[in-house]
Formats: sequence, structure tokens, C-alpha cells
Amino acid sequence: MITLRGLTKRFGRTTAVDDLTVDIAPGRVTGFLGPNGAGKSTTMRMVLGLDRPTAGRALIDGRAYRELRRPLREVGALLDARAIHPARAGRAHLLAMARSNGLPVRRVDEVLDTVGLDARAAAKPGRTLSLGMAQRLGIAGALLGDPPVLMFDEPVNGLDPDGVRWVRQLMRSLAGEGRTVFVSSHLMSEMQLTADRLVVIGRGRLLADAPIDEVIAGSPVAVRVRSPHPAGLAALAERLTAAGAAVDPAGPDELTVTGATTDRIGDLAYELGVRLHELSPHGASLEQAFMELTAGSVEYAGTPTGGTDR
Ligand SMILES: Nc1ncnc2c1ncn2[C@@H]1O[C@H](COP(=O)(O)OP(=O)(O)OP(=O)(O)O)[C@@H](O)[C@H]1O
Repeated sequence: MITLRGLTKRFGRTTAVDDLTVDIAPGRVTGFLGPNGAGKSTTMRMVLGLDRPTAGRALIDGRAYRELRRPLREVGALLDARAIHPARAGRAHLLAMARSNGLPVRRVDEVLDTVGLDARAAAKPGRTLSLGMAQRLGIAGALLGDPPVLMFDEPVNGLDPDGVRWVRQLMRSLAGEGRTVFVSSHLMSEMQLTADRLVVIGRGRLLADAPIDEVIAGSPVAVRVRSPHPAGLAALAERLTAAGAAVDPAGPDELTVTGATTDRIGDLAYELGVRLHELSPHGASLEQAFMELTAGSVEYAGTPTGGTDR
């Protein structure tokens, strides 16, 4: 269990983490989401005692990181896969970690095997590892002490589709063994497949802490409407807006409508004599739910290019 209580971190005038109170429970994968700069890495760093909270506490099974006698046996983490010695071989890196935590050498070979790094790959110096290999090595380091609590910051960065699927299965099986698995990712589709529960933050503040289905269900179903007649479509858009629906012109021959059922839209189109080529409901995705949740807390918002005002 990871317990955050009023956790706050300020860097000068920036509040990176703002009064976060959350329990991250064992036996499931908890996804940690937020726009760039939301405070995810800072939160994880505070759990690991790498950043000191300005206020509040971050506890691992009830204790602060600095109180853990053999930390690798209590919590394993992958924060930055590139944070390995450039000249040291992967296996030597893990051996040093094992020695300093009183872990047997055989654990090093076990975890290398688990993450699929063979003897040749494990003998390469850190600077020659691809990002994908460095991620696997970082995951091996997290697993080394067989800890009940695991944290991964963007673990699928740099992995190919097979690697992504492997990480997903690993996270699920670690949670299946009753461990606490806390994982950040900006790949929503991946999170939708991996996580049971989500903690969403924006500008350091808690925006959601709920089962993934609930987060997605909070977002309305959208209906795609296509017609070969732009003028008719514009008239339909006007009627729908007047009826209180939200209408987004997705293209010259297409609308995305929320707040009206397919029946209602079909009836209105019929009344207006607008021929439709498509009228289809689209279940909300995590991506859509995320965009809505975090709309007010994006630090660096891009502007659409080449488009007209919508
Ligand atoms: N050492 C530091 N000194 C000053 N500001 C910092 C420091 N570390 C983080 N910040 C700031 O704190 C905020 C949160 O950053 P953090 O890296 O925790 O966010 P994040 O959610 O992990 O972002 P990303 O998804 O981009 O990795 C940002 O505004 C960042 O600029």
C-alpha cells in the first residue's frame, strides 16, 4: 500500500504537488495520469525519498522510505531508465544493487531472465543500451528485491509492441500476486488495457481517484453524423445546438454530437430532409475522459494548426 497524505511539494513559486491524499492499494494496477508537468514524477520521487515534501507525507506500508531497513525488499521502482552508469554493464549494475541490499546473486540472474535480457545484453555497458533495453534493465532492478510495492514511471517508453504487451502482462501478474502496482503512462490506450484504477492529477492536484470504468463512464457518448450535403449538415447542426446538444464539426461532411441520442438526431435529419451516410454512437474512451478531466489544468496547450475557429 502506498499512502499519500496532504502531500505537497513546492519548487520556489511552482507548486508541483498540491495537497495530494490518496491510497494506492495492493492487488491491482493503479494508473497515474496527468498532463506534462502535472507532478507525477515529483510524487513518485517523494515516495522514494528522493524529494523532500514541503508538507504532508508519503508512506510505503505505513513507513517513510528513510525508515525502511532494506528498501529494495519493500519497494521497487523504475523512474528513469537512463539513470545507469554509462560504463557499467547491466549485470554489474544489478549486482551492486543486490549487494547493497543483502540480496543473493541468483536474484540478479532470475530478474534478468524475467525481463528477457540474455547474457550478451546484460554484459553491455549502460551507454550502449537501446532505450528499450534500458527500460528492461530498470524493470529488472525494480523486481530485484521481490518487493510488495512497485512503481513505474512511463515503463513502456521506447518499447516495441511486443515489449509493450510484455510490460502490460507483467504489471497485471504482479498485481495478481497481491502487490501494489503504481504506474504512470501518457499512453491512454495502454492504460485502458492495463490499469484497474486511476489516479488523475493536474497541476499537482487530485482530479480523479476511481475505477477506470467509472472515469470513462463520466464522459458522454459521442455520435458521429456524416452526410454528403454540407448545407443540410449545417442546418442539422443548428437545430441540434438549439436543442441543447454540443456539436463539433469534425470535417466538411461530418459532425460529432454529444448530448443527443442517435434516435433524436435521426428524427431531426428526417424532418429537415438531410440524407445521412452515417449515424453511429461511439463509446467514450479513456483519452476523451482524460481530456475532459484535465482541460483546465494543461500547462502547455498546443493550438490546432491550419484549421479555422471551431
Ligand atoms: N527540481 C525541480 N526544480 C524546479 N521545478 C521542478 C523540479 N522538478 C519538477 N519541477 C516542476 O514541477 C512540476 C511537476 O513536474 P513533474 O516532472 O513532477 O511532472 P510530471 O507529471 O512527471 O510531468 P511529465 O509527464 O512531463 O514527466 C513542473 O512544473 C516542473 O517544471
